[in-house]
Amino acid sequence: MADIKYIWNELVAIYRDSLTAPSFNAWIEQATPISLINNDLTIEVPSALHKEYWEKNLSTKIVETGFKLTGSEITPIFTIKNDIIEDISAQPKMEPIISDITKENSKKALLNPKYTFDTFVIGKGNQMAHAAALVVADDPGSTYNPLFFYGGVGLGKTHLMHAIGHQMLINNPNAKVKYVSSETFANDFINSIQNRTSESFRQEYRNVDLLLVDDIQFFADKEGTQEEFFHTFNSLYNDGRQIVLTSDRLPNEIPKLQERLVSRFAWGLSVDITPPDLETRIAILRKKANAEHLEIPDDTLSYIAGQIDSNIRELEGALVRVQAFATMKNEDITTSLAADSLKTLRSVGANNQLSILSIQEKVCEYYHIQLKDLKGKKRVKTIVLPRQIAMYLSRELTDNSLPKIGAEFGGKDHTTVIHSHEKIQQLLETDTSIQKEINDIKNGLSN
Ligand SMILES: Nc1ncnc2c1ncn2[C@@H]1O[C@H](COP(=O)(O)OP(=O)(O)OP(=O)(O)O)[C@@H](O)[C@H]1O
Repeated sequence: MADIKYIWNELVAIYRDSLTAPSFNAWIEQATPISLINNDLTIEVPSALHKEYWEKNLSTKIVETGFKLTGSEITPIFTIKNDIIEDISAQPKMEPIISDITKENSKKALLNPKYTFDTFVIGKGNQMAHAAALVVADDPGSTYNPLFFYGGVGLGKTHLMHAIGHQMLINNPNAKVKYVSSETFANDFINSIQNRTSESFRQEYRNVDLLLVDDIQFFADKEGTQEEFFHTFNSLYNDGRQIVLTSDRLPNEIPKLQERLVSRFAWGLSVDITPPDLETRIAILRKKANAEHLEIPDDTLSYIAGQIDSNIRELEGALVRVQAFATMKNEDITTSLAADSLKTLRSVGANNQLSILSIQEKVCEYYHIQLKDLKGKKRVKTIVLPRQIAMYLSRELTDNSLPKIGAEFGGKDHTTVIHSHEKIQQLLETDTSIQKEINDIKNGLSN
């Protein structure tokens, strides 16, 4: 009777030798053998994307190796698991060997050297995005084109995007990779018109193997830029070049994004990244602490991870604060020191009461509308909802009276504020996109 453990260990050894470190971490480390019954080997994987990848690319090895080891035909069966990943911290720390030319080209492509697959912690909220990123890095331009990451602030979209760039350069040091924010794309385009350098603009953007454009929600109001991006997209896509995009929301939720762009973005794969669970947050902090050679007890890491739950940038910021506090006091990092340093921070926050204006500005920025419209009388849906949300947040997050809030919204009656507050409260009970939007705005306000 063949032993499942034995077969799996042999397989793992083979995959470890034949796959790159990020691939091994993404596919093999995330899979668990469950049973071997009548030569059916059942393997649990985290998502449909993992299942598809295993079936397409990795299962032949199982059949081959299974036959070698047992003399019978083993059939792999993949099931998708729903529970949380166990022991994330056990992800192996295999450092890829990176050549000088790859490093040089990563720099040229404006990729952040810290944002690699190796430094990325895989957790429940990002494992599908991570797997898709890896597929695209290893096989650009074919499987998921474009690849579209969306999700809240500070959850690792940019990190993954850069990791794709680095990995592609590791696989092919001469690949042309270009990373830009949507603002840079827009500015480059406007400058090219002003300076009559449209041809070199096109050369620069259409001659790449991988184009990474970050935060495309900022294309919202820019008609001309969208037009140009449409042509850039078509040219790259038709040549089989890979495009990766990020945004804080799905393409069809970006206001004023041209329908033809929305439909093109849907040709590939859109994956969301959701806030990390506690285990993932602890694993991220541990990884960061190790990278900085910081001695921090496990219970202290758990404490910090318990304090900040929705934004990894803030989580990293908390660790930096704790570290700075320890240096200032010349003490070791302990849970009580961490609590002290984060408490100081919170009380500073409490004194800095949010103003109605800062809420209004954040809401305008988020929905790409003008402050005068938010405070005005227009009754179109694209303005009314943000106005109601801004009123709701002013009531929830500040101590201002209803008449004062009404006054700050162009002299509206306090009953309008009450009505808006109730309306949004009702929507929040059932409407998940409103829940997300309000969360994102709140996160933006606390940054
Ligand atoms: N899974 C992860 N493992 C390790 N670090 C992470 C992970 N996710 C995010 N980070 C870190 O958190 C910080 C914020 O991530 P990033 O800038 O990629 O977020 P984002 O989703 O692009 O945010 P924004 O919407 O503001 O552009 C970065 O320093 C990044 O390295």
